[in-house]
Amino acid sequence: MLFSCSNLSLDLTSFFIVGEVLLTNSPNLPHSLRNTWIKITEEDDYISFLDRGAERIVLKNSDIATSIRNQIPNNRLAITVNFCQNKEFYNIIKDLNGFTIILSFDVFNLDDIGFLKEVISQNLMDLEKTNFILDLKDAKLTYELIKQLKENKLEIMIPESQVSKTAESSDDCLTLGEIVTASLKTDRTDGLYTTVVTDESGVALGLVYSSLKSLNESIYSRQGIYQSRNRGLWHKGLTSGATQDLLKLNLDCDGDAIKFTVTQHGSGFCHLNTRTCWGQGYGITHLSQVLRDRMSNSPEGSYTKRLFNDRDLLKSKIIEEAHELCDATSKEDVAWEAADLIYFALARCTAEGVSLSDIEKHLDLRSKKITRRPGNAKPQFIKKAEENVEVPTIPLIKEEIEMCVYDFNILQSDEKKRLLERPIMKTEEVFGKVKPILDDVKKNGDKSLLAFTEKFDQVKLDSPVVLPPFNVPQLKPNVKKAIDVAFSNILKFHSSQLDMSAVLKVETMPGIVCSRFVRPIESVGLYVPGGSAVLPSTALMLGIPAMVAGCKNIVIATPPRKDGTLCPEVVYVAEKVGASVILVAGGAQAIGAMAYGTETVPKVDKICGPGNQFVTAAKMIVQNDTSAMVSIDMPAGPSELLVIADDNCNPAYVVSDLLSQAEHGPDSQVILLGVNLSKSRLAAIQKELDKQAKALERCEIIRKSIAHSHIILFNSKKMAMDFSNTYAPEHLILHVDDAESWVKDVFNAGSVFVGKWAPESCGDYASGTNHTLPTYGYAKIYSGVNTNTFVKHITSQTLTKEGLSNIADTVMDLAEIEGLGAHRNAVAVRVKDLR
Ligand SMILES: NC(=O)c1ccc[n+]([C@@H]2O[C@H](COP(=O)([O-])OP(=O)(O)OC[C@H]3O[C@@H](n4cnc5c(N)ncnc54)[C@H](O)[C@@H]3O)[C@@H](O)[C@H]2O)c1
Ligand SMILES: N[C@H](CO)Cc1c[nH]c[nH+]1
Ligand SMILES: [Zn+2]
Repeated sequence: MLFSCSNLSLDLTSFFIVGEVLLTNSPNLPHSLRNTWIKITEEDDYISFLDRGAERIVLKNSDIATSIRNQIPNNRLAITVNFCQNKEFYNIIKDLNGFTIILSFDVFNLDDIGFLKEVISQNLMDLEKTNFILDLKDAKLTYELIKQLKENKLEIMIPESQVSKTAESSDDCLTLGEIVTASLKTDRTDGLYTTVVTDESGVALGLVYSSLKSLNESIYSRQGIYQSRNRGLWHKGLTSGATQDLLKLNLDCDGDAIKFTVTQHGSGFCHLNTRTCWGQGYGITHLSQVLRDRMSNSPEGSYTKRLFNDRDLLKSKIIEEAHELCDATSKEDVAWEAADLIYFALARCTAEGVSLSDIEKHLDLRSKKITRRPGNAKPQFIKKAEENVEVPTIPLIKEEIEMCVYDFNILQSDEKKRLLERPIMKTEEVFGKVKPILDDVKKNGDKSLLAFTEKFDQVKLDSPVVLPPFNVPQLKPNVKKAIDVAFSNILKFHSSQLDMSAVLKVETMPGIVCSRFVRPIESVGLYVPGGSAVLPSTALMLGIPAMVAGCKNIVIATPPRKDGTLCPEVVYVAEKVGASVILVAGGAQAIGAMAYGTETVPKVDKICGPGNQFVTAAKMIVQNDTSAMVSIDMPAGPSELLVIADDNCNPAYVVSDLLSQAEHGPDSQVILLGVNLSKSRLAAIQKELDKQAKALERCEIIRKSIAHSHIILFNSKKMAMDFSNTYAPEHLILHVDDAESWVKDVFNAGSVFVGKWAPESCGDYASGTNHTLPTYGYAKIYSGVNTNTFVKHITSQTLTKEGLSNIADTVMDLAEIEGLGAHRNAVAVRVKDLR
C-alpha cells in the first residue's frame, strides 16, 4: 500500500507549492489514515487508489510505463518508483508525464539532493504536470535536510518513525513544529512567525504570532495556541471559552507567514467579543455561526428553532425556495432567492451537525473525482419540454397552508425586528425600470404611451383616451345597485369630511383677523389598478372625494382589459363622478402621462391611488421631478392587514379576514396577533386557514403571501397594541371582546375595523370609509385618501389700523433680529401715519 499507519506523511512541498496541509479525521479516509497528516491535493487520488485495492507499482522498464498509460488514461494514479542512480531510468518517467510520481528512497542523504536536482532539471522539469514526492522511508531526517529539500523545491513524505508523537523533540525524531519551521523564514527581530487565523471558509478572524513552541503546542493539541508578544504562550480562549480547534495549517507562497484554519468557538476571536478583529463577520460563514448559536441558545418559539424541530416545515421551505430560485428571472431576484435557499439549506445542515467545512470538503473532493455521475436529474424532476408540462413533483400543491407562529415573549430582539419587516420592494431595481419609461413618455407622449401599453398589457390601441360622454355599458341590476349603494355611503362619509363653504376665522389680536378657506386642486389623476384584478371600487374611493372636493378635471387612469376594452363598472363610476378623461393605460406609463401630459392626456396637479410596485415607484419619482410639478397622495402599495384576536375569537371569521387581503397579490402581508390565545384556538385557526384557502380561486397567490405572513402570540393587550402601532398596518381589525375600548390605544393604522362584525371587506367596498390607504408602515406619517386629499387650504388675514398698531413693534423687532430691514420698513412706513 502506498500509505500505511506507519507512514505519518507531512508533505513539505505543499507548504511552499500547494500551500496546504490537512490535519484530517475525515470518515471518508481509510481507518489507517485517520488522524494523520496527508497532502490534500493528492488525497482523492490516493484514496481512490487505495479504495480500488491497488498495490504499489514498481517501474522496471519503458514497456511497463506504456502499458500503464494505456490502461489508465486519466493520469490520476500515483506511481511509486524506487530511487535509482541511473539517469537512463528517468527517461521512463518522462513517458509518464502527468502522473503523480513518488520517488522511494531506502537511504537518503544530503548528497542525493544534488543528484536529484540534476536529474530533475535535465530530464524531468519539462514534464509540466508531473508531481514528484520523495518517500524517504527510513532515511534519516534532519532539520537541515528538510531546509535543503525545501530550498530545492523537493516534496517529501516523512516516515512516521521520524516524527515525534509529542511536542518534545529527541535525537531520533523531529517534532511537527520543527518540520514546519524548517520550511519557514521570518524577518522579525523577535524571531516570531506572522500567523493569520481564518475560519473554515477562509474568513480572516485575526492576526497573531507563532513560535516553534507555540506551533508544537498547537499542532499536537490541535488547538489555537499562539505566541503573544507580551504575554508569552497564549492558549486562545482558555479563560473566556472562545477556544479554537485547529483544522489546517498552511504556509504562504514565500514561506514567511502561516495560516491557521480553525473552528472558532464561543463569542469569537476578538477580545471585544466580536467574531473577527474586523467586526462581526459577514456572509455565509456568519450565517452558519448564527445558526449554530441558535441551535444551542434559541428559546422555544423562535423561527429558526422551529425549523430545526420541524423537519416537514424545513423540507417544504427548501423545496419552495428551490422552486422560487428556478423561477426567478432578474439578477436581483435570483440572488434573493438563492439567499433564501442557502439559509434553509444551512439550517438543515446545522440541524444535523454538518458544518460549512464539511460541505466544503465534499465540494473539494468532488472537483477531484475520477469518475463522475452523468449529472442527469432523477426522473421525477425532469420536465418534459416537448410536452410542455409542469414538473410533476411539486409537493407544494398538496402541502398545508399555514402561517408561522412566534411567541413574542421569548423572541430575541433581531427576530422581533424581522417580524416588523414587509416583503421587500426591490426599490433600486424597480426604480431603474420605471425611470426610462417615464422619460420616454415625457419625451414621446402618446406614441410612447401606446407602445408601452402594447408591451406590458399586450393591447394595441388607436388612442390612449376615452372622452365623455362615456358610452356606459348595460350593467346587471344587482351590480348597478351595489355600486349605487356603495357610492351613496362613500359620498355621505366623504361629504361630511369637509365643509367647503365654511371659512375658519380667528381674531388673534384686536383688529387682526386670520382666516383659512378651502379650494379644490384643479386637476387630479386617479389611478385605478387593473393588473391582477380590476378594481372599480378604487374608482369610487378616488372619484367620490375628488368630486366632493370640486376638482375641475378628473382623469381616471386604468389599464385596458385583454380585449382592449375598459372595465364597464369603471366607466359607470367615471360617469357618476364626472370624470373628464379616462386614460386607457396602466403602470408607470399612465403615471408619466398624467404627470407630464401628452397630446391627448391633460397634465394633472396631483396623482392619487394605489398600484403595484411600478405604479408606486413611478408616483414617487414624478413627485420629486420639479419639471413635473405634481404631488401624490402617498405610497399605497401591496395590501396589508393586521388582526388582533383574543381567545374568544371566531377562527372562521379571523381566517376569512386574513385571506381577504392575502389574496390581493403575492406581496400582500397579513398578520395575526393572538392575545392569550389557547393552543386549541390556535390549532383551529391554522386548520381553518388551510381549509378556506384551498377552497379559494386565488389559492396560489395566497400560498405565496401566507409564506411571508405570521401569527405572533402575546400574553398582554398592551404588548400586542405596541407591536401593532410599531408595524403601522394599512388595515387593523380588533377582533376582541370590548373592542371599542381598544380604539383609544391605536396610534398608527390606515383604517380600523372594530369588533368581530366588521370584516375588512366592508371598508374595501361599501361602508363609507376610503380603501386607498398607506402601506409599508407609512401609516405612521400619512392619512389614507379622504376629501382633504383633493383640496388646498389657503390662509388670509385682515388688519385694521388698530390691528397694525397693536402688532407693529413686535414685527419690527423681529425683523431687526433677522437683519431684514425691508421687512421692518413695510411696517415702519405705515406706523408713522398711524401714531
Ligand atoms: N394600498 C391600497 O390602498 C391598495 C388598494 C387597492 C389595491 N392595492 C394594491 O394595488 C396593487 C395592484 O397591482 P396590479 O398589478 O394588480 O395592478 P396595477 O394596475 O397596479 O399594475 C398593472 C400594470 O403594471 C404594468 N406592468 C406590469 N408588469 C410590468 C413590468 N414588468 N414592467 C413595467 N410595468 C409593468 C402594466 O402596465 C400593467 O398595466 C396590488 O398590489 C394591490 O394589493 C392597494
Ligand atoms: N384592500 C384593498 C386596499 O388595500 C382595496 C380593495 C379593492 N378591492 C378589494 N380590496
Ligand atoms: Zn381588499
